[in-house]
Amino acid sequence: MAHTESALPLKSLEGKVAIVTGGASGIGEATARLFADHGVRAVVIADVQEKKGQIVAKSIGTERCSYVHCDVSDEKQVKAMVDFTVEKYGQLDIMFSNAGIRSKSDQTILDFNFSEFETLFGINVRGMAACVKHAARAMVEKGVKGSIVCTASVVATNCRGGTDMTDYVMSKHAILGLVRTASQQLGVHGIRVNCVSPSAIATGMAASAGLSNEEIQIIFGPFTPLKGIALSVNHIADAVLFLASNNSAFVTGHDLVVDGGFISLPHSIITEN
Ligand SMILES: NC(=O)c1ccc[n+]([C@@H]2O[C@H](COP(=O)([O-])OP(=O)(O)OC[C@H]3O[C@@H](n4cnc5c(N)ncnc54)[C@H](O)[C@@H]3O)[C@@H](O)[C@H]2O)c1
Repeated sequence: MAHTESALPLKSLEGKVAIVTGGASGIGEATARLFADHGVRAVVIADVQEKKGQIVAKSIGTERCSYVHCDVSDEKQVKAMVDFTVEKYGQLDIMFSNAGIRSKSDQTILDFNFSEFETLFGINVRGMAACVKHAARAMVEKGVKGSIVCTASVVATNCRGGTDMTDYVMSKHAILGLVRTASQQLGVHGIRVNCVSPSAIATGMAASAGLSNEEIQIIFGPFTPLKGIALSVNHIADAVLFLASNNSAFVTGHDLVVDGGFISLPHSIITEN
């Protein structure tokens, strides 16, 4: 399934080695496929969904795509996955730290469940930080001026919180801090660190919230100034490709918002539905 609409030249990642966490589904899967379309030498899918990850790796082609079972909340597994990549493919040029989960319940502050908060932060924050840390170490060690991209969200950039999902909103704010701080520290090594912030898209995550693509359009459409187009995972993949490639050679510490001009998240509307 080639994503042919991308505006960037088809060889923009030629020779590069990439890791995509959460690459078995949704935004990660679309990005891994787009990386492959754009000439990546190798892409490693790091995910906990064994079957789906294997299927994606096989369909991209096992000669240049591997699936590695990796729970990003476990730093040892993240280090092992990065080590595997460097050992198998020689170096690491691109880390797309994207794996994440949504809140398990409403998580309003009055009924805040700290066990759920810890699980979510373990993946969305600690996991992303571990991926940035070990990718950066591998790049520094090999003298690679690489690109690290994280997935944040419009809940961190374009709204002032919400009526629910407190832990998820907090976690995405933390990613902005991670990206800004890491970009300051890693610039000396020529390593760039950026993030993308999507608004709502129908992925596995949205499905777990019981939302179909049509329902997302009905809920978010009125709050999205840009009309005549619906956000898809391919739009996010295009933004990640730009940040991963040399087309963004002087861009670091940036949050690339992909939301059609979205102004505010209608959390209360989601809760009511
Ligand atoms: N879908 C949206 O509306 C939306 C909006 C803004 C931001 N995001 C962010 O996009 C990212 C990708 O989500 P998506 O929408 O593609 O959802 P998705 O559920 O389709 O994909 C997430 C992937 O992460 C993997 N994953 C979950 N826990 C993991 C762990 N501990 N270790 C490794 N992999 C793990 C899942 O197996 C899955 O393949 C997330 O960080 C999410 O917060 C999504």
